Amino acid sequence: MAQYARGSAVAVIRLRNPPVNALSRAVLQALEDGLKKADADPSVKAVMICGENGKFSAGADIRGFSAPKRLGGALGPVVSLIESSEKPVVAAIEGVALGGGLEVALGCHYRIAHVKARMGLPEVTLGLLPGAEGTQRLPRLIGVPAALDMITTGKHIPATEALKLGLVDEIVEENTIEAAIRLANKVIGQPLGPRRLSLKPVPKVPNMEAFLDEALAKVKRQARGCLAPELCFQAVRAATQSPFADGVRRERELFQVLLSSGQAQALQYAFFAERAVRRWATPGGASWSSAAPQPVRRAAVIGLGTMGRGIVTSLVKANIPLVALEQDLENLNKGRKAVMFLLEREAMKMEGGAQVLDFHNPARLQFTVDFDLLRDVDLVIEAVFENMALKKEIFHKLSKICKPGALLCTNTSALNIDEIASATNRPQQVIGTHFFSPAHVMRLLEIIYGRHTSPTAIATAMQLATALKKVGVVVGNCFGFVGNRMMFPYVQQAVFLLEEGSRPDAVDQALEDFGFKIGPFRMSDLAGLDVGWRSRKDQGLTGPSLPAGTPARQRRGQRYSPLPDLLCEHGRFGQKTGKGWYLYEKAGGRTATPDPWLLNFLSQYRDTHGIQTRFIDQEEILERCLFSLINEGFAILAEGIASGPEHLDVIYINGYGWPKHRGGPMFYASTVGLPRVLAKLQKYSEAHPDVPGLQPSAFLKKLAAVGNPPLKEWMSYLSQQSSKL
Ligand SMILES: CCCCCCCC/C=C\C=C\CC(=O)SCCNC(=O)CCNC(=O)[C@H](O)C(C)(C)COP(=O)(O)OP(=O)(O)OC[C@H]1O[C@@H](n2cnc3c(N)ncnc32)[C@H](O)[C@@H]1OP(=O)(O)O
Repeated sequence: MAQYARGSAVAVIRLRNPPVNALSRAVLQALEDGLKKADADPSVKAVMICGENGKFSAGADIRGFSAPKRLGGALGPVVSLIESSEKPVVAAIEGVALGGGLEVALGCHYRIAHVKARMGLPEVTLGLLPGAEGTQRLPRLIGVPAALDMITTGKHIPATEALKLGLVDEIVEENTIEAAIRLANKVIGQPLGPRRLSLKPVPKVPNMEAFLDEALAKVKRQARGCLAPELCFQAVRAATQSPFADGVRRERELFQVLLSSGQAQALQYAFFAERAVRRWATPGGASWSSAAPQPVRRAAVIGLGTMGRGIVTSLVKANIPLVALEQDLENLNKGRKAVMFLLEREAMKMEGGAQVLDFHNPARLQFTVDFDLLRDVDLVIEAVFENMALKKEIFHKLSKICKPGALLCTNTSALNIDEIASATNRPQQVIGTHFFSPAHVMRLLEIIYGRHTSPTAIATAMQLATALKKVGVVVGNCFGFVGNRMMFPYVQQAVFLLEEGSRPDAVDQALEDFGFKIGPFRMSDLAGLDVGWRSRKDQGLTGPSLPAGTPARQRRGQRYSPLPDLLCEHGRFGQKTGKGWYLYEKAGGRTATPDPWLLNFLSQYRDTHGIQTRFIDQEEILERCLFSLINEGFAILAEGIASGPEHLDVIYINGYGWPKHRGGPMFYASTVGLPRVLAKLQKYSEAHPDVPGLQPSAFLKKLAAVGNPPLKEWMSYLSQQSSKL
C-alpha cells in the first residue's frame, strides 16, 4: 500500500509494504492514486514520496515476477507519471532505494537522501535489468560510465557516493523527511523541465564507441554465461544511441527476454533460498524460532595455517576481539606475519583502513602459544590440519581449560563431529564450522551439528556466520557433510573419464563452459593433490596399509582410480610443485598448460590396464559429473542431513563455484526434469555397474515416479521414518 496525506502545500505519499516496502501491484496502484489525487487538488503545490519505517523501497516485489499475473509493465508508466507531474516531486530516501525503488526516485524531480542510505539497481543479480526506464534515466543523470557500472554489477552505493555522482541532490544526517518537505516547499513554482531526466541528453564520453566496446568486453568476461549483465549493457547502449522513448522500448524488449530466459527464475530462487536457510531446523526438533544464540564477546582461533589465518582475518573484520594460538613460537611468528599481511591488505580496501580494524591493538588481537589464555573466551575455532587424533587431543585440552559455557567449534571438511565431541566433557557445545578457503573471502560457512549439539550452539554458530557476513547453512554429521560429500562422486567421475579417454583440459572446459568458476582438475591442482592423498591413506585406500594383492582399480568391491595417488607418488601435488594435472610455469605458478608428460602417462596407464581409449563428448562429461553430484544430493536429503534442497543449492553456489544463474544443483535438476536425470543415471550405471555413485538414489526414483513434483514439494514426499538421524 501507499499512504496519502496532505500537509500544508506538500502532499506526502508513503510507500508501505513491510518489511522492505517492496513494490507490489497494490503499492503501485496506491502510488498512482496518490499522484492523481495530488494533481487534482489545487491546494497541493508539491509532492514528497518516502517509505515507511525508514526504508524507501527495495524495489519490485520479486515474488511478483513469477506470479500468474506478473507485475509486468506497471512500474514504468507510474515512474513516467511522477516525472510528468506539473507539481515538483521530491524523493526522501532513507534506508534503501533499490531496483524499482530507485527508478521511482529517478522519476522524481529532486532526491534527498539520509547519509546512511544505500542505493542501487541490483536487478542484474536477479537475472533482470531495471525495467522501469532506469537504464535510460540513470545514464542521463550520472553519465554512461557510472551508470553502466551500477547497472551491470548491481552494486549498492552509499549516499555519500551517490552525492558525488549527482544521483542525489543533497544528503542529510537526520530528519530526512522534514528536509525533503523543506526542499519541496522551496522548489514550488520553479521550472520542472530541467529536472525531468527523460528530457536530458546523455552526457557525451570522448570516443564513446571505443569506451563501450571495452566495457562490453569486460562485462562478457565477468558474466561467465549469465545473460543479464550483457543485456543490461545493451539497454544502456540504447540510451547512447536513441531518443528516450526508443531506448525505453528497447529496455522493455530486453527485459522480456530476460524474464523468460530461465536464468531470472534461477537467480530469484537463489535469492530466496539464501534467506530460507536462515530458518534452520534439525530432525530432532531444534529450530531457529526457539533457539537463542549466546553472545560472543571474545573468541579464539587455534592453528594459523591457511585456514586459521583466513578465519582470524574474518573475525577481526567482524570486530570480534580474539586470541590466535599456535603450538610453538616458530609457527606463531610465521602465522602472525601472514595474518598481518592479510589484514593490511583488507584494511587498504576499507574506508578508515587499519584504524577501523585496530588489529595492532593486543586487546583486540593477541597472538600466543599459551593455552591458558583461552580460559575466558566465549568461542573457540580449532583450525589445525585434518587429523582426528590431533583434533581430539586439542578438544580434550579445551574442555579442561575453557569456561563452562564456551562454544567449541572445529573447522573440518569431513571429520566426524561426534567423535571429536567425545573427547570433551561438553559434547552439547561442540559443533563443526566448515570454512572455505580463503576463509576471509568465501561466503559459505557449513555448520554441522553432532548427535549432542545443543540448539543454543547451533544458533550461536549461525549468529557468528551473520557477524562474519557469511551464509551459514546448518547440516547434519556425515563424512564430507553436504558439500564435500556431493563433491566426491563428481570428482570421481572426472577421474574415471580420464581413465576412459578424456583429458583434464577437456573435462575442465566442459564444466567451466557450464559456468563453474573452475573445473575439477584445475581446482584440485589449486587445492593441492596431497590433501586428498593424505585422506585416502588415512582411509586405507592407498599407501602402506593397503593389503597386498589389492587390485589396482578396485577397492571394497567398487571401481577405484589410482590416478591421483600415482600423480602424488610422482611428486605432482599441483600448483605448489609446479605440476599436477597440468604443468605450471614454476612451483607456485598459476598458469595451467596441458602437460605432454601427463597425456603420455595417461595413455600408458590405459595400455597397462587394458582400457580402450574412446572419445567422450561434452554431454557425457556434464551428465556423469553433474548427475552423480545431484544423485548424492538426493541421498543426503533422504537421510535428513539437510532439511531441504535449498540448503544444498546455497552451499554449492557459495562454496563450490556453482553458477548462480543455474540456481544450484538441485534447482538445476528440477529444470532438467527428474525423469531425465534418472534415465541418464540408469544408463550410466548400467554401463558402469561397479560405480555406486551412478546408481540412482531411492528418493530420486520416488520423485520421478510421483510425476516430477516442483522442488518446493520434494520434502513432503519423504516419510519421517526415512531420516537416519
Ligand atoms: C510487458 C513487458 C514489460 C516489461 C516491463 C517490466 C517492468 C518491470 C519494472 C521494474 C522492475 C524492477 C525490478 C526490481 O526492482 S527487482 C528488485 C530489485 N531489488 C533488489 O534486488 C533488492 C533485494 N533485497 C535486498 O537486497 C535486501 O533484502 C535488502 C533490501 C538490502 C534488505 O536486506 P536485509 O535487511 O538483510 O533483509 P532481508 O534480505 O532478509 O530481507 C527481508 C525480507 O524482505 C524480503 N525482500 C527483500 N527485498 C524484496 C523484494 N524486492 N521483493 C520481495 N521481497 C523482498 C526478503 O526476502 C526477506 O523476507 P524473507 O526472509 O521472508 O525471505
